Amino acid sequence: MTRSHSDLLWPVERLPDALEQLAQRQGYGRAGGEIAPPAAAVEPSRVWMFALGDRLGVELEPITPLYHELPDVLERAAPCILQVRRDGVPSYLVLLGTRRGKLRLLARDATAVSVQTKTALALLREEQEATVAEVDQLLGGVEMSPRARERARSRMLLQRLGQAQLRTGWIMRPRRTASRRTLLGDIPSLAAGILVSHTLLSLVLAGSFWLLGRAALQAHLETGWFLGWIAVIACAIPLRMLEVWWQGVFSIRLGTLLKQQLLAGTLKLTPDEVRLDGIGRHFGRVAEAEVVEQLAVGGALLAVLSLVDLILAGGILVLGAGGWPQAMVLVLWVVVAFVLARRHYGVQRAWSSARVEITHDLLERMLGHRTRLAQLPLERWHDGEDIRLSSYSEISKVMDRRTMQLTALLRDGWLVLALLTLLPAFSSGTANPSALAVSVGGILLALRAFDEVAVYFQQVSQAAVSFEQIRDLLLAVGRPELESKVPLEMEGGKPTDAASGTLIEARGVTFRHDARTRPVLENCSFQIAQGDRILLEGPSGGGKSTLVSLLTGLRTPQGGVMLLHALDRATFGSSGWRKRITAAPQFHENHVLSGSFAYNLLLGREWPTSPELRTKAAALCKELGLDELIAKMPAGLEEMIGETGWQLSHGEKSRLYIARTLLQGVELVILDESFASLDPETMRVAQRCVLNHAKALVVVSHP
Ligand SMILES: Nc1ncnc2c1ncn2[C@@H]1O[C@H](COP(=O)(O)OP(=O)(O)OP(=O)(O)O)[C@@H](O)[C@H]1O
Repeated sequence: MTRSHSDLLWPVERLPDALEQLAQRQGYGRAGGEIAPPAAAVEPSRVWMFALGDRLGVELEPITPLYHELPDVLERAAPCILQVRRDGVPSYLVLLGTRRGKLRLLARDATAVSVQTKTALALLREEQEATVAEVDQLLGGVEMSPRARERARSRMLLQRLGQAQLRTGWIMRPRRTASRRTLLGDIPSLAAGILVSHTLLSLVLAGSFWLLGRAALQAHLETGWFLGWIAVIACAIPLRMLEVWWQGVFSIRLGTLLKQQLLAGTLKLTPDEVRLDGIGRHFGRVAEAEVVEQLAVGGALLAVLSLVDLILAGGILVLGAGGWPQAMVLVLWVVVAFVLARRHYGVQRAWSSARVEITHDLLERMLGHRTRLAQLPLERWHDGEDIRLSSYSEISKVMDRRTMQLTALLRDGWLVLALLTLLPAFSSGTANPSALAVSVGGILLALRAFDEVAVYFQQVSQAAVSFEQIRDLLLAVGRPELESKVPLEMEGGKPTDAASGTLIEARGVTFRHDARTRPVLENCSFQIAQGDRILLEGPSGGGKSTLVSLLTGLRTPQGGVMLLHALDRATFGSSGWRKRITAAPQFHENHVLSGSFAYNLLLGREWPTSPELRTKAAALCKELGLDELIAKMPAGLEEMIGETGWQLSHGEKSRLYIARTLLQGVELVILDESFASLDPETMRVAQRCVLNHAKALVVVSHP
């Protein structure tokens, strides 16, 4: 059925409806209820789109494809919406996926429609292509076939517009807290496919052993038999290719999922949790994630496949000359394999936690290296290293022993046992050659499986141990996140009548750190009005930074209430609160990330950023007196800074942190001792800039 373009293009006013239907079709989100459309038929703001994603229970990620990337985007980005501009009015194509070389779009009457890729390409590129009308004029004057004209046109357009940016679209993903079924997607069916193809492959191979063995034992090698044997082997080739392909896809999908969940879990940890863990131990745990990914993804599946082989081998042995007794020996040997694997797992646990501790120790030493050089006598630089290394080496030796038992004993032990149990049937001369051939096939299949099992069991045990290290991170994903209850149309603006002028109201706020017996803040009440400029002074350890973390929502008061525009944090949601209040942490808690200067400035805003924001960032840097530094850098705002790049001075970093905070465009800016490292003149300049730009300001400083 052909559909007109207007059937396929969703107008802005129906965007909530389109995204809700898309989410439900994918099984991602929930019904959003009555969601008001954007106020006008213009492209909705990013804040509004993110908030809409929150309401629907999905993640929305903006994409701005280049002209030449569009075919790839259409192929891979679904589910997504892509923007078409006609006469300056935006509307959207809703992409469900691809099927048999065609795109599946959600039409405005909520039906799925198949459309040629070139139709969608033409719609999405229409606006850009209209800017180079001379291409069509040029080709109009040349005689050529319609096909050649089309080819020439697309080549010329690609050359002219290849790097042009198209309009912003949005990719939809399930939330990290979605049900396991949704997150796993097609992973279980891939695993089932691999199991089926592997079982078939093993049966084909067992069949080929049987054919060959029988012919050999009967000394009866006819051409027919031989051709039959080749045909059976040939069947194995496509099955093996299919299995390997599916295994690759399975590993990529599962590995990606694991990484996404880990990142989501890590981001849900509170700063205190990460601090208590220690940076080195935390890093060690994250490094274990890599082990889980590599080993569990490969090893677990292959171990299951080897067990399938062992079950098949058992069945074959029952039919062979050794019969049930030989199958029982196989069962016994499988039990031995599990016992050895369990023992290996025990020692692996001890070895892995020793490894995490040693990583922790190493990182602590690296971080404190300069202090140690300056403060510790030379002979004490390596205190304790030998003891730690020798206990690590002891446990490594035990593990090597257990690994040897697992690899050598299992395989060769099985071969000896299996041949011994076959001996009576063989020596009595009563067994027929077919039965003997079947037994040999079963024994060889089990031999191959034991060979592999020894390796895969080690991998699985290592992965299980590593998994214990990251379990907390994965469990953290499920922690409930406060979701915004502010009406969607008010997202990005002030949610209540701001006539009262009160921005923050704290009443009886109390907070005690976990490790402390007395609260650091007790019954604390204050107000911050819009436009206020407040200096917060107090003695060291008095609780200023703790108060800042409560204001920014990093910590939650244990008593009293903290309101923003007369609403609490539960109403704004965690991210809604953070979007309205930002702090520059103390210097030692802040960080320059390895990336460009511009990236560091606009951290927290959308990236890649808009030209307007970039201009704003450059102007702010000028006001803060950073323009001289940027002029010195060969790549200007694009200069790479951070650990491996241009090293900023203390004062330059401080001003970068101030600019980064101001560029968030929030309602309340908090600067925690941000001026401490500036000389008097630079400090005056920076203060003037901050006073000019912050809508409301709290500066924390020592008296
Ligand atoms: N995670 C924590 N666990 C236990 N105690 C903590 C924790 N964080 C801070 N404290 C303690 O709480 C008190 C207040 O700390 P805070 O950092 O808020 O003080 P401050 O006023 O900002 O100090 P300074 O001016 O020295 O930066 C201090 O005594 C500090 O040791």
